[in-house]
Amino acid sequence: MAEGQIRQSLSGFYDVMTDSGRLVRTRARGNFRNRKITPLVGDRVVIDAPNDHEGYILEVKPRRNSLVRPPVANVDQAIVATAVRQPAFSTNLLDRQLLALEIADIEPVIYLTKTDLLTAAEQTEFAGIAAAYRKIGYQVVYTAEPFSAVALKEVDDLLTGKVSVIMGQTGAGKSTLLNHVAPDLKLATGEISAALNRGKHTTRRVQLLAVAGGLIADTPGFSSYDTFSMDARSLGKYFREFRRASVDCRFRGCVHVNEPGCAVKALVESGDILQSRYDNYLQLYQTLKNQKPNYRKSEK
Ligand SMILES: Nc1nc2c(ncn2[C@@H]2O[C@H](COP(=O)(O)OP(=O)(O)OP(=O)(O)O)[C@@H](O)[C@H]2O)c(=O)[nH]1
Ligand SMILES: [Zn+2]
Repeated sequence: MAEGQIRQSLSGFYDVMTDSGRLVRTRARGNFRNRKITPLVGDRVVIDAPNDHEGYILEVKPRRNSLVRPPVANVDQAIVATAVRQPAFSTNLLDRQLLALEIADIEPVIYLTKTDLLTAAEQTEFAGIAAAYRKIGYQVVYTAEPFSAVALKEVDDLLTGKVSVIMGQTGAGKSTLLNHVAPDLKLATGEISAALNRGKHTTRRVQLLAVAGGLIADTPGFSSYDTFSMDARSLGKYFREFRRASVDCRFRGCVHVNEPGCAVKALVESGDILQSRYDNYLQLYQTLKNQKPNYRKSEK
């Protein structure tokens, strides 16, 4: 018996890196499969491993969190690649990605890409946006020169010692960034999604790659198409600055829409909360309110 971490899943096989540094190809044992737990890349597991080619997973340790796209467990952070241009920057898309990560309980890191396409005036504008999101409580990586030594060192430091996933809409620059961090990967820029993310019926391989002293999933996460299903009244707790402010709302359970004495609205008016965050919140709130209850995908 040995303990380790699943590093790759492919066609029912799970490659486990044991704590003593052996890479063992395993399968989930029959009686284990009946328990309806599907092992995920990133899972801590106990395996029976007579040799490196035919091990069995005996137990999956409890997960800290997990994502559906990519199917990875125990993620420390998600790098949200967000283009400032091409495709155009959208706070709406960014806020929805942050929301998805807040729900999954995974720490987001906002990574602004293609900053070399900005004029000096636009750079000042985006520095302001970066500062505003930092104030909310998010780490934001914003460098004027995308792949300079300084920028790449910052990415390296970000990845060291952590399990990361990268997400962001198509064309945001995910593969380009990964290729700079780990030139050995040679991911096809502009093709990674087509090859790995979108094939519905192909066998999907998911891998955690050792990069910069950390691990990063080779399959990008969701982009803009995911929908959320939850009680609209819960939405505010996933907007960090709203959650902090709401202790000062006059009514408990204030949803920050029409209530008098709402501390969130007061902070929007004073400019302490971004108007765009509030607008995106209202739009999501209305969408959730109009949604038919979906009991299959309930809020966790
Ligand atoms: N000017 C500029 N172009 C960039 C930068 N990063 C990426 N690009 C370009 O943007 C295009 C898309 O980059 P990709 O890395 O393929 O984007 P992706 O997020 O992996 O896209 P998908 O695979 O479709 O999900 C490519 O033509 C890149 O060369 C950057 O920092 N500056
Ligand atoms: Zn309120």
